[in-house]
Amino acid sequence: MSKQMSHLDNIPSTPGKFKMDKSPYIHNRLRWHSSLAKLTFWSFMFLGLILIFFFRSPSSNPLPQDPSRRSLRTYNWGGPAWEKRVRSSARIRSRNGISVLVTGAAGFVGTHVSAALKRRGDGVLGLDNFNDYYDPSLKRARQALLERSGVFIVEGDINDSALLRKLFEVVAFTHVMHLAAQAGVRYAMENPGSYVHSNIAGFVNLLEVCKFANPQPAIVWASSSSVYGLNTKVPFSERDRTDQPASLYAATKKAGEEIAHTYNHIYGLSLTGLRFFTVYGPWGRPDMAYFFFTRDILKGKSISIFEAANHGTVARDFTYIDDIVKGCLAALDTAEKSTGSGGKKKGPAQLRVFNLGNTSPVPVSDLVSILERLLKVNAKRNIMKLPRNGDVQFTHANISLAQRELGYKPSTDLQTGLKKFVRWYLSYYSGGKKAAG
Ligand SMILES: O=C(O)[C@H]1O[C@H](OP(=O)(O)OP(=O)(O)OC[C@H]2O[C@@H](n3ccc(=O)[nH]c3=O)[C@H](O)[C@@H]2O)[C@H](O)[C@@H](O)[C@H]1O
Repeated sequence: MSKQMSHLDNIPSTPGKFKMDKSPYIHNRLRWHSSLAKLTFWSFMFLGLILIFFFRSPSSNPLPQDPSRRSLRTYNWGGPAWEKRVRSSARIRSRNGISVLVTGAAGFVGTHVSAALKRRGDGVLGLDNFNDYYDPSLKRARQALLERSGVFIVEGDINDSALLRKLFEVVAFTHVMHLAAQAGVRYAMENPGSYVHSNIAGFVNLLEVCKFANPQPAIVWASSSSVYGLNTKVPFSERDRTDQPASLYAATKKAGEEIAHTYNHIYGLSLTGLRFFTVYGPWGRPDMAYFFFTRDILKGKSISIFEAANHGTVARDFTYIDDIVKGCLAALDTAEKSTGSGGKKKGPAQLRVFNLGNTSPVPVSDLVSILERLLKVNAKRNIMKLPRNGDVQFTHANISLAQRELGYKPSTDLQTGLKKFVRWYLSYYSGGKKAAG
């Protein structure tokens, strides 16, 4: 080995400069050749091992926290008892009722929409992957709530075609309320892959299954106010440009709108996108500012309040959950049937986009003042420059289209809505039984 090493040490790094004739080892050429062959062989072996390790190792994934991994977890579904629960949950119990598959049913909006549909006698089946983007125990609590009103949530991922096909085999859903998504504008910098996985790949997968369903369902789905991105003209109207998103989240929602256009155009799927404006309320999302401000104010922790350049106000058109639910139900009720069958379009189908906002933007600092009054605790305010991580300075919805076509008329101001949220928050997390995550 030491001899071979001395040979190797003498191999020039640039083979072209290697003058064989002058080599003092010329008489050892044969031995040298065999060493070189061995070296080449082992080098290839070594390289191969590194490549195998690289492609199989989880840490080699450029998106280390990709929740698609979470959804690769196997879910138990199928079997006669499971099918019976699916059928029973989706059974229509009122005249002219509809049967709706609600994706993201254990989510904030999903839970409220599912409960409202069930209350009026529609058939509702939930689907959710219960991922851990935020505290899954809150999702489980929402699931328990729905369970009590007769809504079964199937555990599974919208990327699972076999599961989706099975659901459509068991139930002829008239509608899909598609709310499963990776939400949050700032988290997109941390985990971009999860947005592509849920908001693009998952949406396409769902549409692929819907296009083959017989009958094809009408689909209503959650887009976002964030598609207006860096627009400065207010209020935001559906006719405005949506080509300058400020976050990957916004870009995936915008992509969703284009994908919806394609599936409507090629396959005759009836598609309605709803641009939600910062939805808040009881059972809300702990990753949203009003929610974690409440938690941190109560804990005496300081909160960061963003402001734009030159002390510019950052404001949101905060929209209360009950108003959003009314908008969702109206969108389902006015959705026309899809026109295709067997994956083929038979005629033009409905394609719509609506703003669902509140039409009165409130500065974030005012939101904090309202919370202080309701919680009877002063916030420790830390004013910060609006970070360049996806946030836009303000949102403001023009809702005249939704008003005209859906009869949408939001009626809850931020003060009233936050009062309801705080009441829920205090009772849900009462006595420190549960820690707000
Ligand atoms: O309408 C939407 O489509 C989106 O609405 C929501 O996004 P946003 O409007 O950004 O809500 P949210 O994070 O609660 O921040 C609220 C305000 O607090 C400010 N904000 C935030 C954090 C902080 O630490 N400080 C702060 O001032 C912040 O600058 C902002 O002005 C949903 O999360 C998103 O999933 C999507 O549905």
